[in-house]
Amino acid sequence: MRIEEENYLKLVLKKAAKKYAETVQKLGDNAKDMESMNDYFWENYTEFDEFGYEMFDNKMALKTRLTQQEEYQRDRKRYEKMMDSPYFGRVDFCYEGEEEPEVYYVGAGNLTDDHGQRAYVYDWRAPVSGLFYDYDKGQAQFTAPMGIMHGEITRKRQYKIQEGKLMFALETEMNIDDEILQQALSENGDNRLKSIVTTIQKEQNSIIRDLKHRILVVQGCAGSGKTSVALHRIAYLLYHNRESLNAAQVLVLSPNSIFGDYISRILPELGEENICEMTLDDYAYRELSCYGEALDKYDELEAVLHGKRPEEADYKQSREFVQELDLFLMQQEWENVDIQDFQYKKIVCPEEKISKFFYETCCDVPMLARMEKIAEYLIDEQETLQNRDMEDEEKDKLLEKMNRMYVTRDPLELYNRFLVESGREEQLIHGQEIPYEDVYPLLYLKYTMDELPKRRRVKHVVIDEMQDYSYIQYRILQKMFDCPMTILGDCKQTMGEKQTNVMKFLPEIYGKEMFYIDMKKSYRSTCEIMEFAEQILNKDSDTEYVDRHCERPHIAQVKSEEQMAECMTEDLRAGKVYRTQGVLCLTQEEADRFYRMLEKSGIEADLLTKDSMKFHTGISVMPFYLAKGLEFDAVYVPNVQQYQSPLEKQALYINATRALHQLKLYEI
Ligand SMILES: Nc1ncnc2c1ncn2[C@@H]1O[C@H](COP(=O)(O)OP(=O)(O)OP(=O)(O)O)[C@@H](O)[C@H]1O
Repeated sequence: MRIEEENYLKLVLKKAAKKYAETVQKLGDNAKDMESMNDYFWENYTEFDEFGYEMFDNKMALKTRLTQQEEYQRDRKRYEKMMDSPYFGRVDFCYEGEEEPEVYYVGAGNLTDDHGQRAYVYDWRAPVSGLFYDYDKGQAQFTAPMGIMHGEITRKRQYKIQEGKLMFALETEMNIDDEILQQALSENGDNRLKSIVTTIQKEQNSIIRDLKHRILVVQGCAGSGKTSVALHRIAYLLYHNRESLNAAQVLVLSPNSIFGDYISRILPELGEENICEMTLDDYAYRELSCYGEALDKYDELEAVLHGKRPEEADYKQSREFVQELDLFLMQQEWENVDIQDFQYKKIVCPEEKISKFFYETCCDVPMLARMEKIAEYLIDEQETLQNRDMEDEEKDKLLEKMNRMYVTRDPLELYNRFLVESGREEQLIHGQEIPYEDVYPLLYLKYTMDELPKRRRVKHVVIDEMQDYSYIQYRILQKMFDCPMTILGDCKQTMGEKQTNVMKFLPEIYGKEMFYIDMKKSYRSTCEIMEFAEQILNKDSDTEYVDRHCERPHIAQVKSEEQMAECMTEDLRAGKVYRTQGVLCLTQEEADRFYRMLEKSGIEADLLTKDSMKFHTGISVMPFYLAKGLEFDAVYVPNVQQYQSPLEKQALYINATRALHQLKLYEI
């Protein structure tokens, strides 16, 4: 087997090197062509035709070349990687009715001969590559463009190829579990999440390749690979829908900027461009910036952790509160308008006609957009009558007069009216900080009252940490995006007093379009760490672990915080072998304190706050809520005695499950 495999590797490496050289050549030629096109443009542009046709043609030609150049650059990177490690798996598949099996090598990208007749390596996202992830030896099938292909897998192999050398080739009976997975998981982590193409598991593969469901909701225990799966799914969708989907059209809603940085490597590693990433809070602040600054969820969380819980914070995000708001908005259809006979120059429209338009013809249009619709109708009528277009300035004046029939068009004023009418005393004031609990109700009111342009540019949305979004936020997201979504999270990692089960309200919002999957196997941490973490929540758990072990998490007893910092200093020094170590605290204040103490004892660390943008290797100190989604080779948690309330226990669970190989805790 070894010689056969070595020979095939040699052949593939030769082909990859040839492709690489050709691509470098093409890149150079194309660059030269672009240069001469540029020269031609500057030498001749004064003589181009007056209508701009030649100018346009020139620009288009240059744009095409630029796109081609980007493509060549991507290809070059791909072939370069292939010269290092061209594939990682092989399946021999005997099609039904055939005698000899076809051999398929699976790698991070395609490698074909010049005419595309022979494929030396198949991209992991190709239909046939599904066989590698989904089946053991024996009967199998895959969906090809011409239909379902039945047959039998007669052989399956896994490889490790590094710097063009075959490190090992393994004949596997079983699915990709066991040795290679174990080895991948026991490696030290990094400051960026990495690609898992070589060891994608069957249940993960079914999520990555799901094309049937518009709204895919994945509940998965800590470390089950949700974020990894979501990003591989995007790579898969980009590969299969090249014509209709590009990376700029995919949006990831992430919990914070550090997380955005943490996930930024996977897609480029898979040969795709990076996607847009932002937090919903950032979006909301931008939308409400005309009213002033707003507090964010971390401000609110810190207040809760310091025992200063805003009384109605949770209620104002709930279904019941949305119902209150909806009822108020319905009443405003009468109370917020004063419909009268209308006249603008020669255009007249009696009150009854406007009322009929407002309450019958346009009843499906959001309230604040209705007068505009009526104005459009009147303008249309006038233009037909006079057989000429109305000036834009005139149109604006007419609309402005029409809009005067609203009592107010300002969402903040209406929201304040709602607060008063519903017996609440507080009011929001223009220019003053908006409390976090009012940010989304105000945005909901704004989006319900006025027409909201759907973000058609966004064609797929990924929502990570789904449990941290409230009912009202999902209702807003539904109004904002009309595209497929992948929604992932873990109810045990809720940043609130109660665990959020989004399944209590998502079916109501998305109906039959939604499909729910539960991932129960955890890959990140060792069995000892996961068992310890599960005990924190005192709940029956059906989580399965990969059979990987480490020392039992140890709780060191100390007399004071100073002694705790001393102990931690020693542990951090002993943990130098690790690439990432995290000191994970309950609050920012505690993180600041420990950072200072560690600094004093000569430990070099990064202190992360909610405004941090980057996550580095080495030692990081941060509150638990910023560590969400991240992972560290070793985790140290000070003051475990303070984790008592349900929220604090969930915080400790989050901290504990960030650890890959070692978890240490300290208690006074
Ligand atoms: N099939 C796999 N092969 C190798 N590693 C995997 C696999 N699945 C997950 N992992 C690893 O497990 C770790 C956890 O993955 P990921 O962060 O995607 O999980 P998660 O479910 O989003 O975690 P959490 O909810 O706890 O933040 C990562 O290091 C990832 O590389």
